[in-house]
Amino acid sequence: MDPSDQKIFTVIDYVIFAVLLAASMGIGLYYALSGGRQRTTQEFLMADRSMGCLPVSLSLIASFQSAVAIIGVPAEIYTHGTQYWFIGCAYILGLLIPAHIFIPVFYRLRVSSAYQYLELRFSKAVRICGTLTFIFQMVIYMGVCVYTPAFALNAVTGFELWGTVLATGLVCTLYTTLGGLKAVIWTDVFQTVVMFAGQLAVIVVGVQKTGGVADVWRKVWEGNRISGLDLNPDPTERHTFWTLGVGGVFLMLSLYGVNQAQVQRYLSSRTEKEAVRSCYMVFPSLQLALALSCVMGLVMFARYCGEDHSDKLASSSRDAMVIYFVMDMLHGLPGLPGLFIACLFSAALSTISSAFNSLATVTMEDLIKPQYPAMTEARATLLSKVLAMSYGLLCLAMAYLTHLMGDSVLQVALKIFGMVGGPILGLFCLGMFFPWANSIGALVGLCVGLVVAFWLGIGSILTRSTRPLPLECSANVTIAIQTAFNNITLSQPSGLKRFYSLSYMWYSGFNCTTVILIGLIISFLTGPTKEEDVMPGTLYPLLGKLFCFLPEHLKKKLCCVTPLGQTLAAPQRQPSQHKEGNGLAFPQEDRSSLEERESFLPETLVEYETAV
Ligand SMILES: CC(C)(CO)[C@@H](O)C(=O)NCCC(=O)O
Ligand code: NA
Repeated sequence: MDPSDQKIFTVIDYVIFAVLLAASMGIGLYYALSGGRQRTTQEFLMADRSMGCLPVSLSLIASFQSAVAIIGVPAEIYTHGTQYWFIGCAYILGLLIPAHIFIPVFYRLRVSSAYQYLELRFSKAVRICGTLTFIFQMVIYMGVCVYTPAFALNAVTGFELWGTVLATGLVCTLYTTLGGLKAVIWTDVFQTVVMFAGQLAVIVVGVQKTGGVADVWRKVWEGNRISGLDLNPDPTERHTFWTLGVGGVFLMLSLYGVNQAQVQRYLSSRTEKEAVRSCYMVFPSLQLALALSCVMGLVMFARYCGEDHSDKLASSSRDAMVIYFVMDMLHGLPGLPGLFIACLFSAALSTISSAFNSLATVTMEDLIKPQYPAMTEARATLLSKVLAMSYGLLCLAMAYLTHLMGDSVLQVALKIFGMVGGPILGLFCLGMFFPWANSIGALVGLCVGLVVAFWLGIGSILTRSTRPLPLECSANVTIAIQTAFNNITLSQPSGLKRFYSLSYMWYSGFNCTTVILIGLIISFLTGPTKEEDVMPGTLYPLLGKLFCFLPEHLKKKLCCVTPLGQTLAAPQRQPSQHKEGNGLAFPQEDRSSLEERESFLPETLVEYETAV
């Protein structure tokens, strides 16, 4: 049977897929009707700060593990070999640093949005710019997430592509809007399990049909798909140990350290310790997710040994070929195609719901509440729901954009993380690690960082070797732009071309560094902030720890940051003393709940210290 045959999807498969959607809706309804019934923003957006570490950790991996990774990683391994697997090395520092630097700072400040930190450390303007950048990042990323599984389902069942996009968006919007963060986290748990099950099914059946583990291994070995450690230091090399293992750390930091979707989960934990533990628990699950998708790529290679099957598909992309492979393996096994489609949609839904909820949170906490401090709780909650809904509709529009890009979905997603997430990471690092940074420096740094990021990103798209785009109309436009662009760049020194060919895995690190450097230069030009003027608890003595070998007086001069513990525990250092210093009036302006205000009292801070 030809796998593109529509009959591959039997009644059982439809039932399995429907159960996934129904269960997700059910969880949403359950949290809409139980507990506090989502009547406060504390519950809707923060899950009452009552979550345990197991659901939080599963929800943390679900946030950025979407159908993009499930389809994109096997396609990458199939085409280029196992080099990408070395990104697993980046998970070590990429999770240890958030657990021990970012989580303590955010948790002890009791913020409800990561961007609130930016106001505490810098100013309101920096907070708003950070928030807008984040919204931009998540909205375009959501486009890729919604598009990918719909594209897969279309390839397998011939389901109307845009109908599926619409249905996904609606189901997700509904349970997110009904059940709030509790529903989002518990559906994530359920969906993560379905995701692993679907991948495992494909691998087990695939290995069996290709002739067993030994045969698969022989074929991938002979086909040169097992890559050794590539230590080539060239930063333009797409995937090497350095781009993946070191550049990947910055990517992980921008996702697991400062991205609101994750920060919100850390903050919804019962205690700081639980938050740190859940971050640790992400490590094995993320390695498992990576291993499953890499092995799937290898089995796929063993099956086809590099043959091109694009003639049997509507699309020539490797991403489409992964779907072809899965259906080739699973047809004739009723239930399994349905399980795999459920796996793709689980991965996508869990990501989109996190994005909706985090977008609703930042819009509410960072853009609306500060403007309308007198808004009633009922109003605010209703508005949060309307916001979650509107972002849902916006992401449908973004799906169309991905449709036009025609790049590999994995590369598109990782580029978005690097181009927009990198500068945001830089902004937070500038604030936490460099006491001298001031608000003007942060603003200019962020803007320059974004401009350079887009210059680099767009430059790389326009100068890469021409690839056919899926739509003729857009291809014409692109070719026209490209010719114009080549005319310009040809007369430029080859240095610029080299700049454009920087590996996309370095985007996060490079853009983060730009923001820090520009931010520091501008801060020193406009008058660096003194440490005493910075709100206590917003700094982390990174430089002091890095230069711990220096004598005490030199260290003080160079790093001028009191260690985190001392800053937080010192009773004489109250935030109120520092208000004029950086124009902050956090507790009043933010209309935060009483307990949040109390957390700024020194006794509470001492308590936190001793608890850890
Ligand atoms: C975020 C990483 C890099 C962590 O391994 C991985 O999950 C990934 O490649 N994600 C791609 C984006 C996505 O799956 O939506
Ligand atoms: Na996901």
